[in-house]
Formats: sequence, C-alpha cells, structure tokens
Amino acid sequence: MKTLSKTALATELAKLSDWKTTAKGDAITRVFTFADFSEAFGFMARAALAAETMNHHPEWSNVYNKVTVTLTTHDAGGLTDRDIALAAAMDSIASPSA
Ligand SMILES: C[C@H](O)[C@H](O)[C@H]1CNC2=NC(N)=NC(=O)C2=N1
Repeated sequence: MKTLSKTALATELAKLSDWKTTAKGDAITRVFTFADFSEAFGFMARAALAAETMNHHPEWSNVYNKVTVTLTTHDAGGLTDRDIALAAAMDSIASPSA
C-alpha cells in the first residue's frame, strides 16, 4: 500500500471537513462535536461498523459530547487512500446532509 504524496494529500484534505495533519505528518485528526453524549456515542457506534466493513480502524477517544479521531495506516507507515475514505465516511455519518 502506497502512502499519499504531499500534493495528493492536500487535494484530498480539501474535500474533507476540518481534518488536519498531525505534527509528524503521518496521520490526520479531527474533533467531532455533538449535542450530547448520546449523539457522540451513536456516531461512534455507526462509525465503528463502517470502519469494520472497511477493515480500517480509527484511534479515537470520547469525552461527553466530543469524539477525537486520529487516522493513519500502520501497515504503510503513513497516510493512504484508506484514511481518506474512512475520514469521508465519518464526515457523512456525523453530518448526513453535508
Ligand atoms: C490485517 C489487517 O488488514 C490490518 O491489520 C489492518 C486493520 N486495520 C487497520 N487500521 C488502520 N488504521 N491501519 C492499519 O494499518 C490497519 N490495518
């Protein structure tokens, strides 16, 4: 699996909502904010099933109404199309109409 070039990554990030590369540049991260814990946990349940279907899994944590997600492809040692695909899936799960 090939990691994305800097330009490919910039192009893909522009299509996502609020995802940023981490300081090391080998992962992307986003904080999702919901109305309350139920909404946050509902998002996590739906995103977990999508992640399992994609066989690509998030590193994440939850505090009340916030879910902090970090995505990277361990197998490739950096960012790949699989991270972009999971980020896009999470964006649409969080904001179905967006
Ligand atoms: C064997 C299996 O396909 C791999 O371990 C998958 C599973 N989920 C994964 N998830 C993430 N985020 N990165 C990976 O490299 C990865 N690898």
